[in-house]
Amino acid sequence: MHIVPLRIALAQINVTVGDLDGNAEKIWTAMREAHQAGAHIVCTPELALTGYPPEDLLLKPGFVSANLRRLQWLIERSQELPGLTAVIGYVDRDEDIYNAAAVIGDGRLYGIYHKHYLPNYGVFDEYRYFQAGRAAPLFLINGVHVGITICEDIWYPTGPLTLQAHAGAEVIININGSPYHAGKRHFREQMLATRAADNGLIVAYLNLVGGQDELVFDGGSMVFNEQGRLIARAKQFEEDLLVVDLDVASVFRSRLHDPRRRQERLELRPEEVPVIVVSSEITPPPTLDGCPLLGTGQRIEPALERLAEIYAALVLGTRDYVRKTGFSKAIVGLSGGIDSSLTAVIAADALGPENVLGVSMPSAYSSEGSKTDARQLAENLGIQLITVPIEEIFRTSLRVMAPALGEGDHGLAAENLQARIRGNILMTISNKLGPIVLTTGNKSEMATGYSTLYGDMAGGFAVLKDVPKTLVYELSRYRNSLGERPVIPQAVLEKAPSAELRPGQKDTDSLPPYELLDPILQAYAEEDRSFEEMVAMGFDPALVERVMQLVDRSEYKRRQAPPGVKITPRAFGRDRRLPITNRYRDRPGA
Ligand SMILES: Nc1ncnc2c1ncn2[C@@H]1O[C@H](COP(=O)(O)OP(=O)(O)OC[C@H]2O[C@@H]([n+]3cccc(C(=O)O)c3)[C@H](O)[C@@H]2O)[C@@H](O)[C@H]1O
Ligand SMILES: Nc1ncnc2c1ncn2[C@@H]1O[C@H](COP(=O)(O)OP(=O)(O)OP(=O)(O)O)[C@@H](O)[C@H]1O
Ligand SMILES: NC(=O)CC[C@H](N)C(=O)O
Repeated sequence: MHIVPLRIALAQINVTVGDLDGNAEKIWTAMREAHQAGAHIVCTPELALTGYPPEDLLLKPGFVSANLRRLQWLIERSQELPGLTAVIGYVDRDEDIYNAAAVIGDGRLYGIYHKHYLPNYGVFDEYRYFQAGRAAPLFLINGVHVGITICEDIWYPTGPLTLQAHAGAEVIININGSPYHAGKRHFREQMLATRAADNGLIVAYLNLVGGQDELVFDGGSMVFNEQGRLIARAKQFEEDLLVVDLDVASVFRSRLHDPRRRQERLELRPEEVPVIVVSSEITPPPTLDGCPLLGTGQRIEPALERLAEIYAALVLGTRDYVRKTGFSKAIVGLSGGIDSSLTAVIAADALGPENVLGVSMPSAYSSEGSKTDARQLAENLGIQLITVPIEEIFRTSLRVMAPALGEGDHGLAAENLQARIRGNILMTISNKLGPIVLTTGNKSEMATGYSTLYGDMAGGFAVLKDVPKTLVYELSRYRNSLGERPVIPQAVLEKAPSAELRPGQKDTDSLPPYELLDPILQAYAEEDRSFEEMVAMGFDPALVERVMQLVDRSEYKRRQAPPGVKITPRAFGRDRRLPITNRYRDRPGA
């Protein structure tokens, strides 16, 4: 009879792909803190030891061996933490490799779980690397039957969790590397609550936190009781150690009241779910009095609302890309427009204003407002601003190239030359002073090709690459609402978007208004809707055709763009893989 709670610690840590020593140290620190908090079990995220996703590092046998050596180190050190069982995400190996979780403690490796369901869609490529697991063992820990699963496993209603539940699991630990996109938290919560209630067990869901190239892992680890009720939630977008006392007695009681699983249990083949005994003896957890973790222990952290969540994802994704690739500072071309303003604000929030350098590069076509607004923004943010006028370089470049370009108006070539001069200036400052260049193009521009190759596309990281222009405005207003006074000048929010590459130029000269454009882009580039469907949705057929053409034509440009933070279900990165050389056109009668 279980009357003693099981204390579990969910170590929501920010590890770095390939930093095997750093990750092992971080896991070890989490193990020590969990032990100090009196936890019976501490869990770490999916592939915590290697970082997630390790991609083609997994094709290097030396990398796999090095990860196994770090696991061995953790097993040996676990002797120093008696009574604590740790679940460690790592890469296992026999004649193949597996996305695995080791269950370790008291200097021993008790058992291993291999991920069953390998995601191979969207941004995931796990069939490229891993063999799927088959066994679904249960671990008896402190007298409680605990099943381990890894990320995708729990998204299937009939996955290994069902086997473990039928075999008597009272608690399921699901360790994750689940990337963020707006709206996903709600979907996860519904799915996890359903799994917990349908199987009559406690689900402890631990997610990774941190940025990795284009992905952001949002943390927000959660625990659901056997009724499907949320009983604990960790912070989003931050490291956290969530310590939760699980009322396992309540699982047993509810099974007597709701005996559906009895029938299904009869169909179970016991060899499918071996039970590995870690500790059958029940040791009550200590009271948390006097424990430094008391203030940060069991709790339901409030969930962030939509814009706060997206903004936090952009900040974390930018910070981790910049820092984990070895930079400490960033540089942004400030045009006085909304895109470069929001990019600079995100950079300042991510890295600290002292680490962001703004550069104003006025030309003959720059309005007075573009200069004063850039200055005002820099002042509001507390970032350094330098001015490098481009007029002279522009004129000299055209003069020097005259033999090649000929006489007259050079049109678009001259417009793009200005963007390229600016790109060159930023990259030269980056070479000399070391900051990474943040590009400012938004998703609407990326989709339509409204940006200059080797011009405003030149840089290391594209902060707004997955943020449609209409959302750029929403996020700017949201960020302005946070402080005592707005950081982005009102004039920036109100002026008509313009590339200022020729006199009086407006974005709407080349593109439909963003309020019309963005929903069509979502339907076409994110949802792959057909021409007919979009017309049936009420969009103007001529406009739909034009937008489709712009998107189709600019695939080559996107392929050369820097990476940026994914915040939608379908970003222009690993999520969307279209051929560049491609004659298919989805048009009426195609
Ligand atoms: N399939 C393909 N594969 C590889 N390369 C390909 C290609 N097709 C063209 N190209 C190359 O790409 C070049 C055309 O691309 P690119 O040089 O970028 O120039 P392009 O796309 O022609 O022009 C840039 C557009 O972006 C607008 N813009 C620029 C800067 C900032 C903003 C803003 O508001 O943020 C807007 C600008 O007003 C203009 O409409 C061609 O000359 C050719 O060299
Ligand atoms: N005068 C300028 N000074 C500094 N940087 C500039 C200037 N003009 C353009 N840039 C850089 O080139 C990027 C492309 O800007 P552009 O003005 O062409 O259109 P945009 O996409 O509407 O951006 P924004 O809203 O920031 O103006 C800018 O975001 C900025 O980083
Ligand atoms: N790492 C994984 O298995 C992730 C897949 C999962 N469906 C998610 O995005 O949450």
